[in-house]
Amino acid sequence: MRLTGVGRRYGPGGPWILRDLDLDLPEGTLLRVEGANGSGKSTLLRLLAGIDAPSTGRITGRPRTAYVPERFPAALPMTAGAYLTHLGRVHGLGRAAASRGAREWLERFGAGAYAGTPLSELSKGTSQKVAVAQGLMGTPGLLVLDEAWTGLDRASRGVLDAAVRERVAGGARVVFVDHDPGRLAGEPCAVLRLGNHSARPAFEDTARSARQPTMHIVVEPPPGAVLPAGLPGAPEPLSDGAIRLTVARPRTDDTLRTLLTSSPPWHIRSVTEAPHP
Ligand SMILES: Nc1ncnc2c1ncn2[C@@H]1O[C@H](COP(=O)(O)OP(=O)(O)OP(=O)(O)O)[C@@H](O)[C@H]1O
Repeated sequence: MRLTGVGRRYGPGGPWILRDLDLDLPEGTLLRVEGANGSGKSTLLRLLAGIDAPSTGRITGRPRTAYVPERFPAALPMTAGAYLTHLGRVHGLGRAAASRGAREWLERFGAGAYAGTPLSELSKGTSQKVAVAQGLMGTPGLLVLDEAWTGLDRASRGVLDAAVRERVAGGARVVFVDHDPGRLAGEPCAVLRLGNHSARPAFEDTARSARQPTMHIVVEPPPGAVLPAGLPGAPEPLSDGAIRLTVARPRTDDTLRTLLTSSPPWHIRSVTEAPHP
């Protein structure tokens, strides 16, 4: 996977948050992204996960991607176990393996008792365990972790550390942001330090004109199919078995083409502009 000349700014007149970024992410890379508040760490992670697109430059060779965002959208009307099973299917597991994986990850995180609990009723800590577990279902080639350790108890942080080591040893790329400088110390880890941008307009000033629209694509999987590799991250299962992808508008056509030309083709139920966050 490679980033070539990647830049992102929110709107034509907005300041560059990232600029001229060239980055190679060969298999087995562990990359820590550092930088002051507002330096663009989450922006970069969203670009890597494919839920936002660069204003300039290209990202090529993205493998199947899992993304643990800073904030977990816990509003889906399903239980923790059903949610993880759905995501396991999305990430390429068969039905039995997905349901076994869901159970095993919840147990490893000490949350086995919550498999039958609706997502909306989980405590903050347990929600975070589910958010992390969804990124670990299946074996994505790129795992993007935005402060994924925050809110986990000590034992669960250790479980995530071990999972990251295992994935990297298995050839996956893992890119993470974490406030603890000692996170994954001892691992061979590349570090990308993002620069400080001063005199940047406040978020509210730029957000109105600047937001790059994102689209919701709702697709219905053909029986037994898994999402084609390389699609943007953050697929969300809906309660009726369909899957919602959130993609930056410039990536919509590519994503639809990939889905429609895969064999068997996926049924596209709807393509709509995502509501502004
Ligand atoms: N959707 C958006 N619209 C406009 N500006 C945005 C948007 N998202 C981020 N920004 C701007 O980009 C800057 C970088 O934000 P980002 O969240 O990527 O930084 P960060 O390094 O992850 O910060 P933190 O450490 O505080 O989480 C912010 O200061 C904000 O001004």
